[in-house]
Amino acid sequence: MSDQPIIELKNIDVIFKEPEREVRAVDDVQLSINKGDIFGIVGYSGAGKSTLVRVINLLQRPTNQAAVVKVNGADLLKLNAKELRTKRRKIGMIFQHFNLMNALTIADNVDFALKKSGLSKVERQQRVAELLELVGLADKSHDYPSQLSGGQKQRVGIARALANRPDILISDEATSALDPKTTASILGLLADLNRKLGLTIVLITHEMDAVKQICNRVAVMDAGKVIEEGDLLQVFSQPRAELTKDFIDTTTHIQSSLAVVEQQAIVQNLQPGEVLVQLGYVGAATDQPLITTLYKQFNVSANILFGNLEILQDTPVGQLLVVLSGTPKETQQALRFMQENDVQVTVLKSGDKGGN
Ligand SMILES: Nc1ncnc2c1ncn2[C@@H]1O[C@H](COP(=O)(O)OP(=O)(O)OP(=O)(O)O)[C@@H](O)[C@H]1O
Repeated sequence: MSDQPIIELKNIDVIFKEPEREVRAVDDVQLSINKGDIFGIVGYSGAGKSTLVRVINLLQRPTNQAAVVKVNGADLLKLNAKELRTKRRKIGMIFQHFNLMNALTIADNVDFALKKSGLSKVERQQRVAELLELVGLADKSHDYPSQLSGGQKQRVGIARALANRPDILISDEATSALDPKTTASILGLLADLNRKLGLTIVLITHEMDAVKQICNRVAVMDAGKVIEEGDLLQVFSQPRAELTKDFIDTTTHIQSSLAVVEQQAIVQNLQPGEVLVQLGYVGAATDQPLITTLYKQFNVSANILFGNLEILQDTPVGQLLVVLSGTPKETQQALRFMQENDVQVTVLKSGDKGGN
């Protein structure tokens, strides 16, 4: 990661004109991705993610005049066809359905990407062997795609995408057809390549789980627009848009658990001095010391009804649904104490007269 942008998209519109209607697939998008980022772009089907990333290598041209597409400092829209071909080679792509050639061996599938590389036959063989080693398939070079599992096929896709030593790898739903364990191993490989090669990765997905596992930045797309963008930790711990909250809930289950928690007798019968709160914290604070402190310092007990703890970018991020019990005064003091100590506190229901 660095502060140096490697991809800069400005004022990007893509409008598809069909006989009956116009589809605004990308709508005034601004996006800056830094060298070494693993940048997640998350959104539901049809949000415009694929169209937007195809703009990065101009497989899809923006349809407006004001658009700027800069990669590694070069304004791609100003290049001629030959210059653009050279630049494109430095942007690798992997796909959901692998796009391998079934009649070719694994080695030949990877070699295919080196056809225009200018390397000799021997150099190409060496490079293919190196690439297959890198993705953990050194022993499969003579196999055919049909002999491989989905995860292995995607590893071939990754080897092929890296053949020309790209600076950027675009992953378009590359793990969407894989089971969770294989997904985790492919994401692990991508994170490894990011570290080892300094590769910038743009990861398109509809799965927040995938973003959570490896991305350091994330953008959320809806109806062609980027509706939220930021550091993973920030977006995860303080999402603004409702859609972002929905995506995060697919992995934390906090909002969806709330309905069940609210049915519990303790929540239904809150007494004065009792509150149902949602607590969120990032970093140093962890649930145990927090809850012990509430008791020791304020005589307020905490009953955890649901919790989710993640380690994101080596940082603990917690969300808890808790009933706090004390006298009304003690409970208020405990709430204030937590707010002063960077815990996000949302009172969801109160047993006090006039409370929620
Ligand atoms: N070549 C095209 N012609 C017309 N409409 C298109 C074309 N490509 C995409 N679209 C439309 O543009 C919108 C965005 O599609 P896009 O594939 O970029 O979304 P996405 O977020 O990547 O979704 P998915 O994961 O389903 O591909 C959709 O409404 C889609 O139907």
